[in-house]
Amino acid sequence: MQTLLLRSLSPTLRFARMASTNTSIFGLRDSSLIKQQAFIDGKWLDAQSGETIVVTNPATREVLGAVPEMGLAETKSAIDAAARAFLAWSTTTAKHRHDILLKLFALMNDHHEDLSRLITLENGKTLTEAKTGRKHVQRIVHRGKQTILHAVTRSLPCFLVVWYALPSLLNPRLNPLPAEEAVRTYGEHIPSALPGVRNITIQQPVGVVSILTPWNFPSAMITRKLGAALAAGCTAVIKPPPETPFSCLALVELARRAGVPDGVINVVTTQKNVVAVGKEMCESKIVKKVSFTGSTAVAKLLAGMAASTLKKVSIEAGGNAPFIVFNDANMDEAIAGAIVCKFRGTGQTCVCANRIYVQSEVYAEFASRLADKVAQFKIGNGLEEGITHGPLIHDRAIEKVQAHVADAVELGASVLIGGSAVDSDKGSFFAPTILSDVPANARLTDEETFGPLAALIKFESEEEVIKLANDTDVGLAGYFFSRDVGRVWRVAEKLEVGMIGVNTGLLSQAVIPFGGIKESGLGREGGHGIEEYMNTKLIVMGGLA
Ligand SMILES: O=CCCC(=O)O
Repeated sequence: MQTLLLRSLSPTLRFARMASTNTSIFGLRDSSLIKQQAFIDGKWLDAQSGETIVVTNPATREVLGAVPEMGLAETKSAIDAAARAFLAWSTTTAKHRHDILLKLFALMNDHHEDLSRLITLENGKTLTEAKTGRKHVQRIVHRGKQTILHAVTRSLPCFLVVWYALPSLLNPRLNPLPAEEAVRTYGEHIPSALPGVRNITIQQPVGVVSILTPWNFPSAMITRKLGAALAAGCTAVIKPPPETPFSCLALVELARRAGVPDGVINVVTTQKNVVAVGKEMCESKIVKKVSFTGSTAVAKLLAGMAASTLKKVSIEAGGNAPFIVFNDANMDEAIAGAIVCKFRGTGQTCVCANRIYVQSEVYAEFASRLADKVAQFKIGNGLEEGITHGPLIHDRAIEKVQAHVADAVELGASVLIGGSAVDSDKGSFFAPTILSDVPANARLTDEETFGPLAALIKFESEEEVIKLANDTDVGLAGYFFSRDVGRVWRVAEKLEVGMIGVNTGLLSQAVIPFGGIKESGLGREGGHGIEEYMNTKLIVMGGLA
């Protein structure tokens, strides 16, 4: 009813209506961060058609607001704006861009509460998780570097921005990794094979970049790409997901306040017209790079389109992470690792454990201790105190988890806990679930569940489990727990994935080279991520003899 009412209002009236109720709906301190228009060439705009996309809260099914349903014309205009802006932005100094990123980082920190609240409202994850980008982290790493980094940089999206800006905000003793990516885009001198000749390389920004992001990390997936693009001197057209556009638009508003010039960042919101918009973003000759995070199926389509002009492509696609517990594992660490790895984001991250292989001697203990922990979860609206896990993003996600449970049970698995949707009138909730004795041919062993389903599969030997773990087309992340140093090296080298957690269930940090192999993707983001946004140019200088 509310949805229909919003749709029938003109964009201006709709905006006025929402703005008048923003404080109560969103509870933000700075409600001017709530943008219900797209952003092209420094202007907030409605769609030319006047059509809108309604955005709802998955924890309550309430309408949060609406954003424009843009199409091909607006996408072309955003790409043109980015191309015009590139002329000036690409010639600014790295120091200038670094200073602007630093201002953006400071603004994100100042508005940290509001940005986190927006994530919870549109994505459903708990406020604690929205604030840190992590769930249950304090428990497992509160002694380590990472917690201190969180305290300083507040969240993964903030840290991703500062990673491309200035690390000295972080205590260098605690964060010895080199940062200042914007100002460290060094070239090199290559000793010449010819007399009187010098070989030099320089790094130059690739140009206009298309950025297409998913809903599971409404801010971090944008900063991971946009931070690198801006630092390198590229300009961008972003297509945020229709489920979570408000976090993206709020970040862009902060970037505008930080002094990012008109046209450098453009946002096109779309849902119904996604095919036409995506095609233009990938096929336009003006665009020089596409960066996408999402499903492997869509990644293949986009990469095919980008191939028509041989663009650079970075892809972070689906995973089907194996999580292996050997007999010699530290069981406390393995349980804590499984909780964070499987249930972070209510199981909706591309690096979540999808198949949990447990060696036979410790299988029973692992299963019963994991079930005890999961029984303590409290699912509900992530804004409420005490809630540990939020909803799934929408009902289609619930259907997939349900289908994976039904398939495994039919093949002989048993439900240790959970197993079905709950409170579906209120929101898209699925009970955190553990299945035991899942057969190795269950559908979920071949397909990412993307939900709160821990599937336990028993194995006997190291050889057997490596074979099972690698028996998939994708290879993003993998995890295993063992205290045998020989095994640690053997298994780490043999697992066919881009990232491995050994005795940890949590990999994600701004500084790591994030990415996969096989059908999980191309390129790396975060650490080394800036390289994906730059071209190496060789200059051979003669006549110097
Ligand atoms: O879904 C992608 C995972 C992102 C992360 O863990 O940083």
